[in-house]
Amino acid sequence: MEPTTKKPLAASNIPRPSLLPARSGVGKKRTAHVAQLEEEHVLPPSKRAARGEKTVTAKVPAGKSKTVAVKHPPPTRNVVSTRKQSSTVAASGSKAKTQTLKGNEKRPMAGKSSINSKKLQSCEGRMDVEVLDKLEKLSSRMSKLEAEKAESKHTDDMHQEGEKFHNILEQLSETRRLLTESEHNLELAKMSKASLQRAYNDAETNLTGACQEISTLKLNVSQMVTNATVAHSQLEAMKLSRDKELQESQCKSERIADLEKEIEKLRSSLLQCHKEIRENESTRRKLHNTIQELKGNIRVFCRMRPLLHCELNNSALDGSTASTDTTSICCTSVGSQPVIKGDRGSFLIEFPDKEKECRKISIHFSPHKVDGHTSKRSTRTQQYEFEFDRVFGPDCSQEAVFSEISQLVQSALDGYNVCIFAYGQTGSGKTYTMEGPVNADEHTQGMIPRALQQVFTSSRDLNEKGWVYKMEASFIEIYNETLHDLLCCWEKGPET
Ligand SMILES: Nc1ncnc2c1ncn2[C@@H]1O[C@H](COP(=O)(O)OP(=O)(O)OP(=O)(O)O)[C@@H](O)[C@H]1O
Repeated sequence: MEPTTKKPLAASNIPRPSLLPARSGVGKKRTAHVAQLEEEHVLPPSKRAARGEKTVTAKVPAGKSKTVAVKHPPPTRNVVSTRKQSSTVAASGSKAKTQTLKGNEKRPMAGKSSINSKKLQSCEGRMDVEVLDKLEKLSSRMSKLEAEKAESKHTDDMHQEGEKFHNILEQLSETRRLLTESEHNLELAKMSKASLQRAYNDAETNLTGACQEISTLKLNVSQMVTNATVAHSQLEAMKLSRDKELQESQCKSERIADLEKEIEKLRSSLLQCHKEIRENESTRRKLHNTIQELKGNIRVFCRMRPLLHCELNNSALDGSTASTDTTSICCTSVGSQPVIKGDRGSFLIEFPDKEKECRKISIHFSPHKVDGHTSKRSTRTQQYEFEFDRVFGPDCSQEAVFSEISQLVQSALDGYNVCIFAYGQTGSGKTYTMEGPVNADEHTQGMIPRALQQVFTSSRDLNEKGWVYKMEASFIEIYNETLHDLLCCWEKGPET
């Protein structure tokens, strides 16, 4: 067992307290004794002291060790009392020794032991004296040691207190270091807490926004759910409607199939009809041409225009006359019959077959008798009758005139050459008949626009029947026996 040594200080800068004096030589000596004693005994010295026991090991020459238990009094007892006690102990120890020695030997016979016992008693008396001397020396030495121990006890206590204080200072220094670290950690924790607080505030703001957004989204979702419900109901209704329409469509498909069969039949019959129509058309053309030929390839129509307002005003209203280059005439009417009065007599124009064929015109001329300065109606009337292919009176409309012209237009559409021209004196109504008045409408338009309408309308109808038409037009005027192309450029002047 090593002697007790001081532990080195953890912090060398910590001053040693003044309560810890340097170890004296006595203290070191005592410590060596105590250490030796503690090394020789099993129990620690403090416990043995508490029990009042002290164990001493003595070396014997034979190399054997003998252990003797010694009860010694406290250090304050005097030597006498110590010796008594030691004697008592030695006596008891002698008995114990004797018993121990006898324990290792054979027990002698009872009859032969009287001489031997005397020798033994004398020998034991010498050994007891020696032992007692040794014990007395040991006891005195123990007393000194106890005194030294008592003196060094206070120093040890102070040393222990110093060590405790040193340990406390070390703990305090460690605590300060830990406190500094804790403060540093606290600062870091505060900074972390501040950043966490900012993050928490940001997160809270974001959470508030997210909550608002969630509420908005919830409203939208509810609205969408409502819309979806409505759409679903509409979809269901549409499905029902679709199923119904599918059934109807199926019925219609069947009906369409039947109709297609009928259409196919009708197509074949239509083709047959078209064929018949073309044949009939050819027949009609031939018959129409025959009729036109029978009517005459050259036909002359006579149209008498009504009296103009100026001509009527010159008649019977004021008795005045209208002068011309050749004669002075006065126009009036008898019913619907125009009466033309001139210097030589009066003309009464009649239409004798007006209610039938309208082919005749009759002119009654009554010449005047020249008697001095007065003129009187002649009693002898001259009658002139003319017959045309058709006569149109003053009350005939443009439509009535075109009813005859249209047959010739149809001949032109059938492929025959047709020429229609107007002939008459100035102011007789050629332009009116052929073109119409200046502001013509559908009732008053003349023969040319009506013929063109018939040409294009009939060509469209006949196109559907398989006929193809190619149109060419020219506009020519005959003036003073000279041909003038009215569609030609007039900058070059009229060409012959
Ligand atoms: N059927 C009619 N009904 C009513 N007015 C007519 C009719 N025919 C001709 N007139 C009128 O008579 C006048 C002369 O007619 P128009 O100009 O057609 O004669 P014209 O023969 O063409 O003369 P010109 O040879 O000088 O050109 C015009 O004012 C016209 O409006």
